[in-house]
Amino acid sequence: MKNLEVLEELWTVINERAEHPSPDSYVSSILTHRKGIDKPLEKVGEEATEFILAVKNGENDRTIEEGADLLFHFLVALKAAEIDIEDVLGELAARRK
Ligand SMILES: N=c1c2ncn([C@@H]3O[C@H](COP(=O)(O)OP(=O)(O)OP(=O)(O)O)[C@@H](O)[C@H]3O)c2ncn1[C@@H]1O[C@H](COP(=O)(O)O)[C@@H](O)[C@H]1O
Repeated sequence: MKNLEVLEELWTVINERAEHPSPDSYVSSILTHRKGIDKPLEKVGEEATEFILAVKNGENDRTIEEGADLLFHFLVALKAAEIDIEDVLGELAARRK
């Protein structure tokens, strides 16, 4: 899977934004939002719903876009919850049969 490394790059950027918030950064705006953890969780809920609707409507291009949004906001929410992606991947690895 040649694009898998983008997840690692994205996780690195999200961590950098958490450590050094910037006013121009969308990730920072989510991580420092006045609603706290509710903001990233709200985004995961929104994007999950949009993803479901795109699949149900048979809209392949939109499914790809919404899938990307969902993965992105999942990673941001994981960071906001102070969980390392490595632990989630470790859990998946442990489930391999
Ligand atoms: N993958 C993304 C990504 N996907 C979507 N978005 C941003 O999400 C915003 C639009 O989202 P929505 O329409 O769902 O949001 P909204 O309803 O307008 O407002 P909110 O609910 O988010 O407040 C736009 O500003 C997009 O730029 C993203 N912003 C950043 N990334 C990645 O995160 C990296 C760091 O980004 P910055 O933190 O902005 O530097 C980038 O290099 C990208 O790799």
